[in-house]
Amino acid sequence: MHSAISLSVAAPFPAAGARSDAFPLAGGLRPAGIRFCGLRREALGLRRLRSPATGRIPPAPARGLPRTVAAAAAAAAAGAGNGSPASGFDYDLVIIGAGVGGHGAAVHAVENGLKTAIIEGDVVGGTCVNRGCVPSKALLAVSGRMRELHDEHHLKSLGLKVSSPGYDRQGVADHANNLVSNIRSNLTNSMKALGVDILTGVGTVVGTQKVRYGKVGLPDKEITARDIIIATGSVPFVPNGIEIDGKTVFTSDHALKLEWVPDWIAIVGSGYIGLEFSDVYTALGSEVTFVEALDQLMPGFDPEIGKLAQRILINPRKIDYHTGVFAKKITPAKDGKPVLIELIDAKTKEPKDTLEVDAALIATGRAPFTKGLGLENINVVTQRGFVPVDERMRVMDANGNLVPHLYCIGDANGKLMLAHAASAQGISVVEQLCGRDNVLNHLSVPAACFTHPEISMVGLTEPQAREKAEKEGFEISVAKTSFKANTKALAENEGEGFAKLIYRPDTGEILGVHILGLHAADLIHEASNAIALGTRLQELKVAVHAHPTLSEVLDELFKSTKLDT
Ligand SMILES: Cc1cc2nc3c(=O)[nH]c(=O)nc-3n(C[C@H](O)[C@H](O)[C@H](O)COP(=O)(O)OP(=O)(O)OC[C@H]3O[C@@H](n4cnc5c(N)ncnc54)[C@H](O)[C@@H]3O)c2cc1C
Ligand SMILES: NC(=O)c1ccc[n+]([C@@H]2O[C@H](COP(=O)([O-])OP(=O)(O)OC[C@H]3O[C@@H](n4cnc5c(N)ncnc54)[C@H](O)[C@@H]3O)[C@@H](O)[C@H]2O)c1
Repeated sequence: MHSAISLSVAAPFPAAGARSDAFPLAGGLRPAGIRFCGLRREALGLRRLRSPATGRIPPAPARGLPRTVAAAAAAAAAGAGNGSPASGFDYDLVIIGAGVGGHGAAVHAVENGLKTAIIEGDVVGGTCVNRGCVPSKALLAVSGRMRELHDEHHLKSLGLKVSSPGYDRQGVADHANNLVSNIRSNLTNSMKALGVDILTGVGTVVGTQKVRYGKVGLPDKEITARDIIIATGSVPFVPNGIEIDGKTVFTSDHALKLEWVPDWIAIVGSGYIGLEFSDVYTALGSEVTFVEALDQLMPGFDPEIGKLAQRILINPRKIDYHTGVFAKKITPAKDGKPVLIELIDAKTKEPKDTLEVDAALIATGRAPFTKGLGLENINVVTQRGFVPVDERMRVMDANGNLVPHLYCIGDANGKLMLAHAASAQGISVVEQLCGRDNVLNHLSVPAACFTHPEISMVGLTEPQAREKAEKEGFEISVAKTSFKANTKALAENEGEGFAKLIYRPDTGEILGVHILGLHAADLIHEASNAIALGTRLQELKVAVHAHPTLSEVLDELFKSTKLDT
């Protein structure tokens, strides 16, 4: 019987919430260095075991939720709760900022028996849920379908006929809004159910292991914690000279509400945000003009991928561009006049051109949000606003010394401005707090741009790998394949795609993988896990992939590598 098996497996784990029974010292005199972590991992529904506390089998993770939310829901169902704090403190862990980084850390901390509070000054979910990944992917889901429905050649080749597809702007905006509300309440409820104390107000570090928080007009409260994590994220960076009115000149914060679809929009900056919005706007009928300071569009990507992206994502669409120029001054539309953009040469600073457009989206990067955190109270000086940390996310003071018990994760430390990186850094910190040393290998963290088709990458670009090889004295090789060689891609009539693998032929180590093509964002994980786990190509070459699947794109790459041994 299933239940008998579940029970016999689950039985050895202590009951949820029974930490002090299992460890008599908990909440009392705890020997220095011992943390009551990792007691309830399996009992918390990470594996679907019967909960020893409730006798119930936790539900399968909810569909469509980030892992941490799903794990939290399962953990809550298993009867987990917030533990008791370390002796002498209000909490084991206080996290400032309830974005995805803070949430990931909070859930992992409670899973590991740490009494945890999270302080949020605005709404739970931070940038990713409210103004980033979530609403942008909802808009991109619409743009993908619009593209397909408008691609007569593609439809005809599949034998399909569709007449006059269109969209309802408010309906599209509602889809994004509803998704945000849904994910935000899932995120909030999961933390509440798990017993994380959600404290409302702006958090300030007032001293070692001490945080003050409060709402405007109300007296502040002070709490102590054995450890503190700063997870205060970032806000859009707007260069001087650009006037934001939120209507005709705006950042992604406004654009995601899709209050209107301009006929002609300039997008300043061709990074992730610029590129994803160009996909949305052109699918909804806008013409786009990119303004990019560097000499080529999409300067952050591997150059070969950048070139192909230009051929697939830019040239065939209603997009033109100015590269090597700064938007020096942007004036919003007013009194019947259009938005004015004054361009200067990025190198000589000479005036170049003036654009007149209906709207301008400013996508020139993000600035850390570290104001008001009270870092001066602990002698920490930010670097261009970012909180300086070491490889374990431990905060460093102005003299380069570690600040005891203080960590910073996510966008606020500027290591890698991605949602899953913020969350992974939070988990890494909690692992350390539990006495398990952990250094996140940032080269194993994948990234994806959710255009149609998608772009994904992990590890080094080819120029970065060549530079490293030269410095360290080893050879690199590059394997390449086209989606045209993949049966599933051809069945979907989506053969336009490319993947490359940069590796060391002497050791079989993967240095980087870059993919542009259908479902590239999902495909990258086989490579990122291989980098994280140190799996070599010798093993990957003989791994089996189902046929016909897109995963065979990577299989093809692995098999075509030429190794010395
Ligand atoms: C348009 C857009 C699309 C994106 N798409 C993706 C994507 O597809 N995939 C991806 O991986 N990343 C994406 N990102 C990036 C991702 O959103 C961020 O990397 C991620 O949100 C960073 O998480 P964080 O927890 O560090 O900070 P945030 O999510 O910014 O959260 C910080 C939280 O701290 C709160 N806070 C700040 N100061 C205080 C204080 N003193 N006291 C209390 N609370 C405070 C804030 O209110 C906020 O809720 C996107 C970003 C944007 C803008
Ligand atoms: N799919 C995703 O994972 C995703 C999606 C959106 C955003 N993000 C994250 O959000 C962060 C911010 O994204 P972003 O696209 O704003 O930044 P970005 O750093 O990716 O790109 C900014 C671009 O703007 C250009 N630029 C800067 N100042 C300029 C100026 N004055 N005139 C013209 N060009 C200028 C830069 O050269 C660069 O190409 C990124 O770090 C990214 O990690 C991730």
